[in-house]
Amino acid sequence: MTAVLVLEDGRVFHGIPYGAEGETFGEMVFNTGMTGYQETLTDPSYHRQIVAMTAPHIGNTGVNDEDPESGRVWVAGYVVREPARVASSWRSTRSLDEYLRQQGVVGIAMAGTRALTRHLRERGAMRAGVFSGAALAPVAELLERVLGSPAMEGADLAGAVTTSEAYVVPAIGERRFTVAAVDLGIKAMTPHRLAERGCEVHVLPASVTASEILALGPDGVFFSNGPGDPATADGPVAALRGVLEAGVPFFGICFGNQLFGRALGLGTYKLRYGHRGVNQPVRHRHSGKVEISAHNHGFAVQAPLEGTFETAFGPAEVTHVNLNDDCVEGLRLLGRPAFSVQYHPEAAAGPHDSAGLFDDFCALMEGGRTATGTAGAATSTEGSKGA
Ligand SMILES: NC(=O)CC[C@H](N)C(=O)O
Repeated sequence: MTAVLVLEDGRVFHGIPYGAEGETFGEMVFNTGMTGYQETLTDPSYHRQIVAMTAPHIGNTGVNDEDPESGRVWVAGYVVREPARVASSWRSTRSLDEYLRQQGVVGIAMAGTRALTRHLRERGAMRAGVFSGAALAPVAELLERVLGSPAMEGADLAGAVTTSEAYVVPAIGERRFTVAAVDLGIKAMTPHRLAERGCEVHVLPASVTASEILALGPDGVFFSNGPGDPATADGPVAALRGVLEAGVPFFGICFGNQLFGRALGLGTYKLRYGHRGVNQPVRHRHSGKVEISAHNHGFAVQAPLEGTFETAFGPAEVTHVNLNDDCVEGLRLLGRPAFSVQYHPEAAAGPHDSAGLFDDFCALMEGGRTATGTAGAATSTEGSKGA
């Protein structure tokens, strides 16, 4: 039994099938997390990406019913070095191999995940295909199929992953705030983190307009993570501008940070190979504090790292910077209660250093009630307070 991974630049890796057999296409990326493969597989932001895990053993703890971030596996394909032969966890209900087969996810187990990662670091993320079983053919033919598949740049994918109907995640304990959360590919842990803080979360489809959001009378608005190229998401950016004009407190994560950047008039660009893992160091500019954080992004916002800059909503600044490559990891408006981060304070999977950002959002909503518009703008300057 063989499986083949073909990259668009002609590099080929051989291995054995893992999960379903067949063929699949997507952007080839790597994830450096030593833990959290279930959260990775079910994160809608990985839609149309083939994910290689740099951790050499995958599947050790099997698959449980508690950790998924959505109702299905979203990765387009899965590349591992050595699948665990035994799933060992009291929570496990089935093996990862079985789960991937059930979900129809084509994967490959191969010795070369390290060589693949080094290749992507040098050449950048690129299109790829995984082939096994009846899909096998001469490599030249497989390469043709890869070259015929769509690229990630210019891909508008929020519509493919968003909820079709609005739904409510009730507050845990006493209800303190109503949050309108725009689902651009939302991970289940995010509304949960808000609910834990007394937020009733109204999760809304990606096509929602500003007036529909504001009609709910929310205390705050949240824009989620999600797949695809932020440069294509004109509809959600227009909705966000309407929210910012109304002065309602705003918080965005990942894709939400990129759309906040766009709403402020900034551009976005594609990183060479992106950040995907649970160990990325992010520095808060004013306090100098470093958070170790979970990441999954291939695009970033272009903004001045020093000082402030003018926007249609007043002055703004970069709040957080990545220590590995100096890319923008957080933004905020100075005169309005609105901020966002490029990384994942919901920490599924990942360290909890940034959990305080949800408290910062709650503080903005608290302030937003007493002095509409500009209230609370100063509360978020110290960065997250830690879990
Ligand atoms: N996790 C996310 O929200 C990813 C955002 C965007 N699709 C990117 O790759 O940068």
